[in-house]
Amino acid sequence: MEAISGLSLSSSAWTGPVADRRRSGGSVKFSRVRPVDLGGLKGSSGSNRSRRVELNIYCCHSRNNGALGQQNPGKSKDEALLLQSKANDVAPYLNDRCIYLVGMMGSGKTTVGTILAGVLGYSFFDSDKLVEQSVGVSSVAQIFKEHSEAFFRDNESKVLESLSSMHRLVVATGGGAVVRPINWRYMKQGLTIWLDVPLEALARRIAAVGTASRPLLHGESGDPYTKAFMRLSTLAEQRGAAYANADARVSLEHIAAKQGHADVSALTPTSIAIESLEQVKNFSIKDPTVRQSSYLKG
Ligand SMILES: Nc1ncnc2c1ncn2[C@@H]1O[C@H](COP(=O)(O)OP(=O)(O)OP(=O)(O)O)[C@@H](O)[C@H]1O
Ligand SMILES: O=C(O)C1=C[C@@H](O)[C@@H](O)[C@H](O)C1
Repeated sequence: MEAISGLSLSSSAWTGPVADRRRSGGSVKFSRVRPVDLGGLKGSSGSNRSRRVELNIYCCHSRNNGALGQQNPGKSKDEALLLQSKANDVAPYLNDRCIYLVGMMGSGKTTVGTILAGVLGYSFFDSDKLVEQSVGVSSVAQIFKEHSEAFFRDNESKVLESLSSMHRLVVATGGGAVVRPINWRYMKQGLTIWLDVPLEALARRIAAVGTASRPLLHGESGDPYTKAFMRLSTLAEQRGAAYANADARVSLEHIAAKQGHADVSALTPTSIAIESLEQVKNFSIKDPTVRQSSYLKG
């Protein structure tokens, strides 16, 4: 007999309607109950019994992007207005579909995702955090250590499958979610955006915060920047083609060139969010039948 799993998410960042939403206390809950194979997920209590996996994620994001306004308030205000106007423009094309951000670790999926969620009135979720919660382990690094990468990937797929039936979410996916074809089947229920960031910029960002939370960067020797750069280069080589399956590509180098900057570090997260919306619109205009990608046909 198949086990029954319910995915229940609650978010303090709730800003708009989602299928099956329910209000509960101060937070908003939405849940789905449908048959999936729970494998090794927490909550299992025997193969023939109904089991429920609870995922409670509290995410917070501000409608007024904190990255704005600190250096150049005038420019920030213009950017914020442009962002909102782009969001209003793109919303009909999205038609409540979820947005999945894909990209290497450190590419800004969380940073840009929270901005997009705020401006679209969507809720934001981080799939790594949902996996941590479903497994009942406090960090991805710990899951890799106590179980294995394969165990993490299996649970990541289950989380993405559960999310695939929902609406009005922005999801920051794990950096490696793109490697499993089945995950694309789930993510293509919504719209996928690849944040394409030069490796040097990724390595700089990661070196600044350390690699402790990123198990795939453990084990290299050298200074933090070089360690991150070397490992990221290998991963990028392995995954380049997989990221390119995304419906929309947001190249930071391209935005920097358009804005006349020599370095992508000059770009604000808001300007990246604006370009993301622009690319979503371009994609939707060119190919409104989102689910007909060549990847899915294969
Ligand atoms: N446009 C940007 N400019 C400078 N720093 C940024 C930018 N976007 C994100 N960062 C910084 O880079 C780091 C990684 O960002 P973020 O957590 O958003 O990436 P991510 O893709 O969600 O990472 P992961 O996949 O590892 O969870 C953070 O320290 C964040 O502040
Ligand atoms: O790039 C990757 O493979 C990963 C990125 C993180 O988001 C986590 O999903 C995990 O550390 C693996």
